[in-house]
Amino acid sequence: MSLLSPILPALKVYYLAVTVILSQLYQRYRYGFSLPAFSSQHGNVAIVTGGLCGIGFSTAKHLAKLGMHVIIAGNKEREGQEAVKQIKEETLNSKVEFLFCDLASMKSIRQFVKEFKKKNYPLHVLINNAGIMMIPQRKTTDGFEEQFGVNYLGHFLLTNLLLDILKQTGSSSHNARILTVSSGTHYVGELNMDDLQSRHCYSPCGAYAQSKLALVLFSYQLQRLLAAEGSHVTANVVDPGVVNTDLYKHVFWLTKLVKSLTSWLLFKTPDEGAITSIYAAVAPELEGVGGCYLYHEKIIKSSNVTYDEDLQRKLWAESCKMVGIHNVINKVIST
Ligand SMILES: NC(=O)c1ccc[n+]([C@@H]2O[C@H](COP(=O)([O-])OP(=O)(O)OC[C@H]3O[C@@H](n4cnc5c(N)ncnc54)[C@H](O)[C@@H]3O)[C@@H](O)[C@H]2O)c1
Repeated sequence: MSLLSPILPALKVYYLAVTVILSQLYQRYRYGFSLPAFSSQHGNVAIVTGGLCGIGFSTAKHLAKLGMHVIIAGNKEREGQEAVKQIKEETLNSKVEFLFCDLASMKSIRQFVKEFKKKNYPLHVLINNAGIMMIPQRKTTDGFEEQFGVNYLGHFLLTNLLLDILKQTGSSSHNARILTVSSGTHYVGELNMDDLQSRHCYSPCGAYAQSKLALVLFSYQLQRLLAAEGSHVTANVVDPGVVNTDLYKHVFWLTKLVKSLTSWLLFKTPDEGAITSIYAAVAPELEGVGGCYLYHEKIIKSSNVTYDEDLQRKLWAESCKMVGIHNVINKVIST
C-alpha cells in the first residue's frame, strides 16, 4: 500500500465530478431538464428506498402524482411519516405509505420484506435509490464496510427477497421493473474482489465508487438471470447526475463550501435529479428493455469493466455468501 492509495480514488472522483458538472451545465443551457408527460400509473405499486428525502423523495412524489401506490422504504420513521404526509398533501394520492427498512441491517431488510408481503400487494417497480457517500470508515450491524453494505449489499438482498413478487406481478405486456441508482463515480471505481470491505486500505471516495460499480455489475447480472428464466421483469441502472442533496454532508469542508456557493448553478435540483429514475420507472419505450445504463433519459455505455460477465458472476456468488442466500445463477445461466 503506497501513500497515494487512499488519495488516488479521491482525485479520480473529484476529476469525474468536474467533468459531469460541466456536461450537466451544457445540458441545462442547451436543452434544459424536463420531465416528459406520462400516462396514469393508477393500480401500479412501487417501492422507493430512501424516498424520504433528496432524489428518492422527488421520485416517490412524481410517481404518486402519476397515481401509483408508493411505499417509501427508509431508516428514519419520523422523517418517513413526514414525507408521506407531504406527498399525500401535494399529490392528493392517499396511497402513499412508509415502511421501516434499515439497509445497514440484514435483519431489518428481511423484516421489511415480511411486512410488505403481509400486505399482499403486487410490485410493479422497485427503485433501489437509498445511499450514503464518502463517510468515515464504519461498519453496518452485520459488520460490512458501511458504503458497500448499505449501497450495494442491502439492495442486493432486498432485490433478491422481492424477486418472487416482481416475477408474479410482471406480464408479457407489462414487465415489472427494477431500477438501481448508481452514479458516474462507478466509471472511476475499482472492485477489489480480495478486499470488498476495504479492510486493507480505506478511502471514503474509493469505497463509494466501489459500491456504485458493484450496483452496475449486479444489475447486469440480474438482467441476464431474469432474461434466461424468461421472466417478465427487467433490471436497469440509473445515473442521476450531480444533484443538490444531503448526500454531500460527509464531504471535505472546502467541497461543502464550494457546493454551497455554486450549487444553484452547477447542481441539479432533487426534482431534476429524479427525472431519469421516473423515466426508467414508467417510460413506455422501455417496456421489456433491461440491462441498460440510463443518463439524461438516454441509454449510454457504462464503464468497460461492468460488462465483464465473469466479474459479474464472481461478485454475485460472493454477495450471496455475504448475505446468506442461495446462489441460483449456475442453475439458470449456463456458464
Ligand atoms: N446527489 C447526487 O449528486 C448523486 C449523484 C449520483 C448518485 N446519487 C445517488 O442517488 C441516490 C439518492 O441520493 P440523494 O442524493 O438523494 O441523497 P440523500 O442523502 O438526500 O438521500 C439518501 C437516502 O438514503 C437513505 N438512507 C441512507 N442510509 C440508509 C439506510 N441505512 N437504510 C435505508 N435508507 C438509507 C436516507 O435516509 C435518504 O432517504 C443515492 O444512491 C446516491 O448514491 C446521488
